[in-house]
Amino acid sequence: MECISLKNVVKRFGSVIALNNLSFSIPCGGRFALLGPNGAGKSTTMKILAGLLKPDYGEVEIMGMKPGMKEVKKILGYLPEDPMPYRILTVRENLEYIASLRGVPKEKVEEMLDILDLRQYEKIQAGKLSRGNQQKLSLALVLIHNPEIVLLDEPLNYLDIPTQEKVIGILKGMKSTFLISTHIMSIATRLTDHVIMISKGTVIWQGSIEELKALGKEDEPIESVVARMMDNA
Ligand SMILES: Nc1ncnc2c1ncn2[C@@H]1O[C@H](COP(=O)(O)OP(=O)(O)OP(=O)(O)O)[C@@H](O)[C@H]1O
Repeated sequence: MECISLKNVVKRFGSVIALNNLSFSIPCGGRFALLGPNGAGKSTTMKILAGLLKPDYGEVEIMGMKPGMKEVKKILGYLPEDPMPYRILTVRENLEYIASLRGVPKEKVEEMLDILDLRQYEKIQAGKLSRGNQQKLSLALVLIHNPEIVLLDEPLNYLDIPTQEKVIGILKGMKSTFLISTHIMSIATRLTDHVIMISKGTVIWQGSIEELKALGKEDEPIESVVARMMDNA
């Protein structure tokens, strides 16, 4: 079964065509990376899937439902490129607020404080946290209800290396369907096994990470393969 599907999606911002007949699908349980050069349309795609933007044309479905529906919100975890928790609430209050909205037990708050090493900041207002700790809290807020569909836009931005490893471990341990937008190939290769590569709002290549590696010459780094594909698009 397909858990994420876009068919012939077009999105314009004035005269800019951000998405130009974009079509792809992700089977339930799939782990996919969304790659593309700057301005390719990755964040726009994520926002459409999260129900924040409406496409001008085309069909978008999440588990057979329209993005933005209440049933979809329940099963979705979306981390935007520039996430911002509630600045005036403390770390704990942010987690308790979202836990209560999501209807998850309070124990989940304790679990998120522990697994992301946030307990030491629990009484600090989110607006006073460092950028990396804000990112950690944002990830905790996105994952607190163990979402079936996880959309992450540059999830490891600002995180120090030990935290990156921790987050990779947490995400790897989840059975959800993943779409992760990133410019960092090691994130794609460690967290996903398939790639959708877009440029100018349309898919230019899709396949497994193994197939992508196989396109390179002997010992060619995967970054070099991807750069060539994007340059030639
Ligand atoms: N709110 C907006 N208003 C006007 N143009 C926009 C808006 N959002 C995106 N665009 C344009 O749509 C195109 C796709 O942008 P998008 O942010 O989706 O790209 P991206 O692949 O996420 O880029 P990056 O890797 O640089 O973050 C770009 O040309 C961008 O300038």
